[in-house]
Amino acid sequence: MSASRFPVSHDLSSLGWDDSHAAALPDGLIPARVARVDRGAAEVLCAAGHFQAHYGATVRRAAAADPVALPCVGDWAGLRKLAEGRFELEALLPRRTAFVRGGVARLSRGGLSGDSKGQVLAANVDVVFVAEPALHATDTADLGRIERLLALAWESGAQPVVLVTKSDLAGESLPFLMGEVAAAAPGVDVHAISSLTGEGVDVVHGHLAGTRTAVVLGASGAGKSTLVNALAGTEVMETQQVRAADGRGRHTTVHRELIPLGGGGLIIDTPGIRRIGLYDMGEGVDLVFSDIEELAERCRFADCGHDSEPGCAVIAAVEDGTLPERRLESWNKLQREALWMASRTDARLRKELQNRWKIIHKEVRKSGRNRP
Ligand SMILES: Nc1nc2c(ncn2[C@@H]2O[C@H](COP(=O)(O)OP(=O)(O)OP(=O)(O)O)[C@@H](O)[C@H]2O)c(=O)[nH]1
Ligand SMILES: [Zn+2]
Repeated sequence: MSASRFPVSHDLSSLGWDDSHAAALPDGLIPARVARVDRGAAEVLCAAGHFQAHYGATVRRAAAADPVALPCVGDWAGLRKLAEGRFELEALLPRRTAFVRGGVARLSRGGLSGDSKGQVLAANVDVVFVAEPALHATDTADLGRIERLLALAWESGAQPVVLVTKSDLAGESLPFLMGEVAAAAPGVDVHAISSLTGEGVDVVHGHLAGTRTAVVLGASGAGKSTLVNALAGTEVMETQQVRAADGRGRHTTVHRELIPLGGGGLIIDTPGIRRIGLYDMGEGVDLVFSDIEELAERCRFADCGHDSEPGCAVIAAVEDGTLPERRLESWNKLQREALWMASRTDARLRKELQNRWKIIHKEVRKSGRNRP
């Protein structure tokens, strides 16, 4: 095995192990956390060190039936040591949270429900940092992007936290901006941070206390790598400046995907998580727009679309200025996207949407014919 940044052995609790994980571990197996996966094998961290473990027959069979059962970074697993000294990954422990791409997975008490065909990008993430720069090129923070990433974060089951990064660039407009961001993220902690001045970095550390595991979501250039380096207290990630300055190669030792941080806690950073867009976030959208959901309870019609229906409490709130119009537009857009994403994986829903389009097209044609 190549040189590793991980120490030779691990205190399991520093990797996030706790009593309820212990209770779920099948007898006779060795507890380990998946740091990275390759085809058919995982790099795992356990009390005895850092190993490669191939998947046992049970894991292979389960994964063939449903890819959600494939081990992924962040998973807790049970290993068996084979006679020849190799390790085999025998069992996955139930996931507390999961980022799933392209499937209709639901977290239930026992872990993920088994009826999905999605791919799990990361498991057992406790905190999702949504990073949005106070200033990005010449634009200020994009509230719509924050809402979109929050929907995804809620959907994973983890706790979202919004970080307005590069706060040093905002100047006097920061308090106003923070107010706007807070209004786009009801029920979510919002912090201004600067990896440059160190402002707010301790608050981020605080969210990781008790060895919690986090992911950082955000657009390219949001400052994710710089933040992870600030949290680790060392250069674990290659940042844009490094990439621009001398191209590839300097930080090639940086390839682990589960990153233990100097001050405690862990970060999961994978290309899949970096590229994650908008998947399966139906319920997540409801949580991001809890203010609209609350207003909607006072609409005259239970199925109000908050468009032009009489007695719509949401429109009324836009009109009296309590709900920003931008937010209603954003809700509309994300609702449509979520429905479309769900329809890609749900044949019945797809059929229903197609039928709806057929009816609309027919009506359009009819009204065209009827025109004098
Ligand atoms: N002024 C200021 N600049 C920052 C701060 N954090 C990051 N930057 C700069 O922003 C640029 C992008 O930072 P990265 O950390 O590489 O951004 P990233 O989100 O990891 O980007 P990708 O790897 O493309 O996803 C770099 O030039 C950083 O030096 C900050 O707190 N303040
Ligand atoms: Zn309404």
